[in-house]
Amino acid sequence: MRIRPFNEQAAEQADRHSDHLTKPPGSLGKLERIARQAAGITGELWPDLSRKAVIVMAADHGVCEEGVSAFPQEVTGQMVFNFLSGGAAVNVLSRHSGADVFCVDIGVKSDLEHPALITRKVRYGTGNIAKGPAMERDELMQALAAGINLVDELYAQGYRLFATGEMGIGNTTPSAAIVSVLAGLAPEQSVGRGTGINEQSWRTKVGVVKRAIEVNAPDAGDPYDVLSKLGGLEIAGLAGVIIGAAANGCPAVIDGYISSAAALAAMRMTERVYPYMIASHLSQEQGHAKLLELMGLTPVIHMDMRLGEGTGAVLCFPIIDAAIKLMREMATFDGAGISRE
Ligand SMILES: O=C(O)c1ccc[n+]([C@@H]2O[C@H](COP(=O)([O-])O)[C@@H](O)[C@H]2O)c1
Ligand SMILES: Cc1cc2nc[nH]c2cc1C
Repeated sequence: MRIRPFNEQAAEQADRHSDHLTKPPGSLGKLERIARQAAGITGELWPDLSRKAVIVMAADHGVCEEGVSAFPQEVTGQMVFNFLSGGAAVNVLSRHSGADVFCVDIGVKSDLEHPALITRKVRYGTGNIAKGPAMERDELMQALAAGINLVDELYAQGYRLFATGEMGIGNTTPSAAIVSVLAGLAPEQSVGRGTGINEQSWRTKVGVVKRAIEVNAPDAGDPYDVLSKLGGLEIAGLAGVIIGAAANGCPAVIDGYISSAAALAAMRMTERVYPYMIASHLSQEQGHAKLLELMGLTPVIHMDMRLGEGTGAVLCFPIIDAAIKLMREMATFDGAGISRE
C-alpha cells in the first residue's frame, strides 16, 4: 500500500493563491488551512470533492458484560437498521451535506440482513478485553483490509471525500484503552461518560480499562498488537478506512473519540496518513481534546456533540466545500481592481 507524501508545492501554491484573494491575508482562518490541506492532499488547487461518503462501521463488544455502557448491547444491531432506513442523525446530516451513508457490519453480535447492508463480518463481536484479547491478529488484519478495500471500491465509483463513522455499544471502553496505551494517557483521563453513564459506572469503567491493559499487556510500540488485544472491530475497520483514503489521495475526515482512537492507531501503523486527516469536531467525551492535541490535530468545529456515527465529520463537509469554493470563486485583488500595499 503506497501513500503519496503530502504535496508541499501544491499547498504553497494554495497559500499564494489565497493571499491574492480579496481579503486580508489569513482572514478566512481555518477555511484557508482546509483549502491548503486539500491542495496538498490532492495536488489540485480546487479539487472536486463533490462525491462524499461516510462509512459507518458497526460492531459489538464483549466488554459490555462489565457494565460499561448506559445502553444495552442489542442497540448496535437495532441502530444498523435505523441507518439503513435513513432515520439516524448521520442520515439526516448526510442528506443535509450531500453525502452518502455506507453502513458496514464488521462485527455485530447478531446476524443482520438488509439489501443495503455491507456485510464484512469478521466475527460476532469482540472478546471481553477485561479478561483476554479482543480478537486474533488475523481477524485484525481482516478488519483493516475490509476498511481499505471498501474505500478502494468507493473511490472507483467516484467518491473523493471520506468520513469515518461508527456504531458500537461499549466502544468508548476499547477506545479509552487504546488511547491510554498508544498516547500514554492515564485511564482516569482517557475514560469518559460514553452514552451517559453515572459517576459510579465511570469508576467501574476506569477499573475495566486498567484491567484490560494489565491482562492483555499490549506492546505500546506495536499498534497491531494494541488493536488486536484491546480491539474494537469497527475501530480496526476505521483505521483501514483512514489508510485507504490516504492511499487513494483523498482526505479522511475524522469524527469523534472512537474515530480518533482509530486515527491514532492508523498513524502509528503508517505515519504517512497524518497529513490526510482532518479532525472534524471536538467531542464532549473526556480525553478527546487531549488526544487531538497529542496527535497535532485541531478540530474544525466545537458543537458539544458526543454521538458518533460520523455525525460531526459529515457536519464538517459543507465547511470543507466552502473552503474549496472560496479558492475557486473569490475575486483576486488584481482582477477586482482593489488596492493593497
Ligand atoms: O464519537 C464520540 O465522541 C462518541 C462519544 C460517546 C459515545 N459515542 C457513541 O456511543 C456509543 C458508545 O458509547 P458507550 O457508552 O456504549 O461506550 C457508540 O455507538 C458511539 O458511536 C460516540
Ligand atoms: C440510540 C443510540 C444511537 C447511537 N448512535 C451512536 N451511538 C449511539 C448510541 C445510542 C444508544
